[in-house]
Amino acid sequence: MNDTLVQEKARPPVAGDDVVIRIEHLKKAFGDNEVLKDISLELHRGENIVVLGRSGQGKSVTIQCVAGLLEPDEGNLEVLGKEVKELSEDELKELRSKLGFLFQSGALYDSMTVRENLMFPLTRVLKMKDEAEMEKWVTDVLESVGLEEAIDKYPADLSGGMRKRVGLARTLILRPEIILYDEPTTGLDPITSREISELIVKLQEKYKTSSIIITHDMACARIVADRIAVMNEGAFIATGTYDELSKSPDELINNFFK
Ligand SMILES: Nc1ncnc2c1ncn2[C@@H]1O[C@H](COP(=O)(O)OP(=O)(O)OP(=O)(O)O)[C@@H](O)[C@H]1O
Repeated sequence: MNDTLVQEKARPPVAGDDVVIRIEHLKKAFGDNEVLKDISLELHRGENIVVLGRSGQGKSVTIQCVAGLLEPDEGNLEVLGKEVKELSEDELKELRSKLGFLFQSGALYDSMTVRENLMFPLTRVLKMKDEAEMEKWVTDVLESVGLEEAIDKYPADLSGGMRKRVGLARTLILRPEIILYDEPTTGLDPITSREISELIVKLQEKYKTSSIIITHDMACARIVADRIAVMNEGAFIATGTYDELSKSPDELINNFFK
């Protein structure tokens, strides 16, 4: 195993005003459960932000708001330069097509082969019809995730790590500008988990995507994060690089790095 691969990402955060997601003072409650109290965050083009936080703090709710799956109660949410609450249904649909999601529950269709699982979004979302063109997109994306040989297999015949790779391929095949990951390495052994984390970085570089990644896996955070944002009780309490936050004197923050 190459040791340089497990070191903290060396690339600096992307500077400048090229913000692809701007979250300002977002609030979201479910009944009297105030989950998001005051969420503000900026994701820059080409950047990977990892969101850390104990269970139940509102991490998933935050990215579900960004994904348009939940509607915030208050605050501003700008994605790719568009204020989400001002968009019509059609504009929202158009914007969502530029976002990719890799949720924990993003299971593959068991009754379909890998090829069919990957063709499905092409026909359904992109309305593609040309079989030869679709086959090319499928083989290209499988090559990117290192799984060309699995094209005719069913999900049940694949390991957990391979299924994650196919899930990633399915997200990437729609060529999103932004990818939202909810615990991409959950359920994987440490070695496979590291392979998936390294793949996330490789794919981000290849496809020039920007990402928000929720994870409890600190090894993953170390590999993928340009910046880490720590969430506690519905607000971000700190942002910084892995290195900066691991030296934080604040026990709440420091505890994640022990
Ligand atoms: N659709 C919903 N309806 C009602 N309550 C919800 C809904 N989604 C989330 N919640 C509540 O919001 C709170 C935050 O949940 P969320 O899933 O965002 O936490 P999290 O920080 O992602 O936790 P974990 O690390 O365990 O995934 C929880 O109290 C949860 O019960």
